Amino acid sequence: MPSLHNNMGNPRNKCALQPGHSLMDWIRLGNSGKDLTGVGGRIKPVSPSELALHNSINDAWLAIRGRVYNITHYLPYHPGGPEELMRGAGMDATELFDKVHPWVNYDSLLAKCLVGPLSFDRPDGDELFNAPSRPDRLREPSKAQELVRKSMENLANCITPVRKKITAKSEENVKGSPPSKIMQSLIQSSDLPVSISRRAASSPSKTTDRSKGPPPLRFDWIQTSTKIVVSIYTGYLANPGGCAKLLDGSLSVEIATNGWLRIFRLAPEGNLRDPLQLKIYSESGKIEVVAFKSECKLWKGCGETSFSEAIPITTPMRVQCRVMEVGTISHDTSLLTLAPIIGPVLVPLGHHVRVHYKESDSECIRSYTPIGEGWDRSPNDYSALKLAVKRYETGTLSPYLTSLNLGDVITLSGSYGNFQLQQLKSVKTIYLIAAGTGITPMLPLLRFTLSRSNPRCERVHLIFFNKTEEDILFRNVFDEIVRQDERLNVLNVLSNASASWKGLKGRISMDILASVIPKEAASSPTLFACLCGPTEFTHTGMDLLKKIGIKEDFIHAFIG
Ligand code: HEM
Repeated sequence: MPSLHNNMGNPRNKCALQPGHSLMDWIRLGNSGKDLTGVGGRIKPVSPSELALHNSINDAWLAIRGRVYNITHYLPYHPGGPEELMRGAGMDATELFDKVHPWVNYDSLLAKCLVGPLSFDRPDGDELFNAPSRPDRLREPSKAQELVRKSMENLANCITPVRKKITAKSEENVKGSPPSKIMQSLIQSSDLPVSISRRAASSPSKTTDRSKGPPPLRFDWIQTSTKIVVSIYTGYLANPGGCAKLLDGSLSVEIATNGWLRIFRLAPEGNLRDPLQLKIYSESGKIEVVAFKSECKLWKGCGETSFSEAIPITTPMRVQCRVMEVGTISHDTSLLTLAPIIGPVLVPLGHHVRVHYKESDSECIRSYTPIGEGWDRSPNDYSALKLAVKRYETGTLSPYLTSLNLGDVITLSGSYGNFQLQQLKSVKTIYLIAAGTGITPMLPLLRFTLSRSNPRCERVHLIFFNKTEEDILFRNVFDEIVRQDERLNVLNVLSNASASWKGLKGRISMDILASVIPKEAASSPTLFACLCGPTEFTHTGMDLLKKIGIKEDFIHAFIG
């Protein structure tokens, strides 16, 4: 059969699917218990050479963003036709996939077809995976299975895999267009809750001075019968901040990028209810707002939408937050989980907030960097701000913060900081150098760097200075990441180590830094270093890094 692509001269031609091969049929097949992985469902790393072997119509695998999927069973269900899908067989098809339809929710669609991670630098990945010296890897399937479970949950919720690229620009408020044919047939044939994909285009209405204003924002939305998800695209590494709230029944999303504020408003077709969820995809700059419907029902459209003019931000916002949890991270450090009362708040990566505390007539203010997700045991809640607070017995604020009770309310302002995510645009090796609670801005950065796909980060070095072993915050989480991802290298250095400590001892010094930063690589534009800790530590670190040969533009010092 000739390729649709070549035949029509159009890379985006949809193909008529055979009866019994609708999206809903595919979901049913996925839920039928049939093994769609072809390898018994056991997650295993796949080397590029192994991937290349699976390139025939009866045995086809492809990789997207580092995950290998068996697409054999999906071929007849692919709306673009099997031949088109086969163009990606046996290879890393990320680029091809993104060229045609980057909005397609492939990870949900192919959740049951996941073979395992693509192991670039481990041709013998399979051996390593089974190596007796790394027994933890054998337990990993539970993690991978969790991933599969989550993706399938998305499918079960029927979050639509279909999202359209937004190209049109309009000064007008825009309403969604009718559901696509695939979606219409899905709605008619289905007895399950169904979602409709709609797209809308936008640009900021009338920016006062376009030459000075920020680039336009785009958005789209999808729905299930219980919720709508609005995605706002701020741009690659734009590192936005902001908040989402429900105001008189309308959804309002404030988006701060590079000193400009814009407000997205949605007067929804039906009623929405709190709590909202807000999530950021830092690399793409996508902000995702999840809003639950008051009534379980599909809407014809999302409602009326608009973007405000871009206005320069002059004052950081102040928000009241309710204490959700006060947990313990170490013998002297607590983790304060806060929920902003207005609705979820987004702090840009590498930025901090200030906690305000009024005692009699004076106000005490301290800076804290939210640590982001995945550092404590509580489930991911993208709407909470988590602050690591070290208790100083004679301090003013920390004894107060660490003795707060559930439901108490405190005031935060923010965000503050001059860290630009764009600085990391071409970075492949990063040095995160921290002392004590100076680790906090490094945590979200570490997760971000390891999860990046473009360019893929090659190495993250964490050099962590503390007094004693007990002071090393999040040590078990670092150990866990190191077990899963060999790109992370952690070097703990103690200034007051016990006799049993086998690691490095001392304070920040040329010897220690030079042992991990090769002088000949120091001036590479793909290398970057971040520093955070007490002022003296940061200044010393800065001087040493420059002496090693790292240029100032490639060093960022976090100073609260
Ligand atoms: C990497 C090789 C791939 C190529 C060359 C390819 C090509 C195409 C083409 C030409 C279309 C029709 C364009 C349109 O009108 O929308 C299409 C649609 C579609 N493809 Fe693929 N595809 C690939 C991989 C995948 C994968 C891995 C999935 C997900 C499991 C997928 C899911 C879809 C879906 C859901 C549509 C309908 C999209 C829409 O209506 O917006 N494709 N594909």
